[in-house]
Amino acid sequence: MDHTDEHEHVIEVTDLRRVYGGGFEAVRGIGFSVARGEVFALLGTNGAGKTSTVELLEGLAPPSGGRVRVLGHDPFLERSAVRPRTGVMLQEGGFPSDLTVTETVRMWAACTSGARPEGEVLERVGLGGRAGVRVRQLSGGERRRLDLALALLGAPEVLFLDEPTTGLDAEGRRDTWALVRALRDAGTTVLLTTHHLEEAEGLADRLAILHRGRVAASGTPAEVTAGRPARMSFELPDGYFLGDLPPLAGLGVCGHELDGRTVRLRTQDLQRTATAVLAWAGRAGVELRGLDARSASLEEAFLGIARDRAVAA
Ligand SMILES: Nc1ncnc2c1ncn2[C@@H]1O[C@H](COP(=O)(O)OP(=O)(O)OP(=O)(O)O)[C@@H](O)[C@H]1O
Repeated sequence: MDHTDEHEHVIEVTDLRRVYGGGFEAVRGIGFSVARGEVFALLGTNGAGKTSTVELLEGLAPPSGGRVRVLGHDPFLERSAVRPRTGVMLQEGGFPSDLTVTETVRMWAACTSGARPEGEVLERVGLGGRAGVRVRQLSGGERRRLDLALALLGAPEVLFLDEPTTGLDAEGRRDTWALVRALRDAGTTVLLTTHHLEEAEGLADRLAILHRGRVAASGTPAEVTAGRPARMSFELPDGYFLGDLPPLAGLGVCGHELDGRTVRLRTQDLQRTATAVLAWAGRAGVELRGLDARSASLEEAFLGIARDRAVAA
């Protein structure tokens, strides 16, 4: 029986815990949900618990505590109900290296119900021209694409992608993003883990930042970055000192540092800060080399969380 409909959450995680053999608690009571057709990103520093969480969603292990539901089922105890409807791209594919790309896909297709034609899947991931090549001759990025092809083979409703663009060059990354967007637009629900903040910012409808096994922040990228400071940096012109700038405190600046000649400002009011600094440079008739101004980004939120927690620890 299908327990889900269009409006329900396809993935539901409540107070989830994972404790490893030696007693180490890698996931410490996290919760989030993913709606049908959403792209949801799990972000976090190394060792934050992303893979430990995704493995529980994939049904590879039972949780030590809490609850996971995928398409309304327990992915570990009701594996046969969930697995045919999900696609999984692990961090390490581990294919036999002497098979060709096509042979690998065929082998996988034999264990996949309702597999798409192999040529179609290979075209989708940009491996159409590499069908006869042996896996051991593929580049690292091409292997990631093959991993993705296998995950897509059964036309899954839910796709789990563990660091899908690691090892891909800039073009490969963009292609993968376009593919994920196309899958989302066609109604596929995607849960991905990533280290690339830009990837999460550009791709995810919603995200959670994990830190030491807990959810440190979650929501849309705009919600997670709200309230975080913007940044501005430039080189101090020759012969000028920090004290020559207009008074920073009155401009919304909440932090500043001088690194060599480079001034880095963190500000709650980028427009006011930038206007005042540029007006000052105009009056002084100086050029601000290396001028850069950017709004609050996920990177700022991410670094802020790591910083706040380090202070709190
Ligand atoms: N099988 C295991 N036994 C014991 N500890 C483990 C095991 N697997 C992972 N851990 C520990 O659990 C913590 C979380 O690991 P996990 O791989 O889930 O993090 P991650 O967020 O995916 O990190 P990364 O970005 O480095 O892949 C780490 O401290 C890791 O050392």
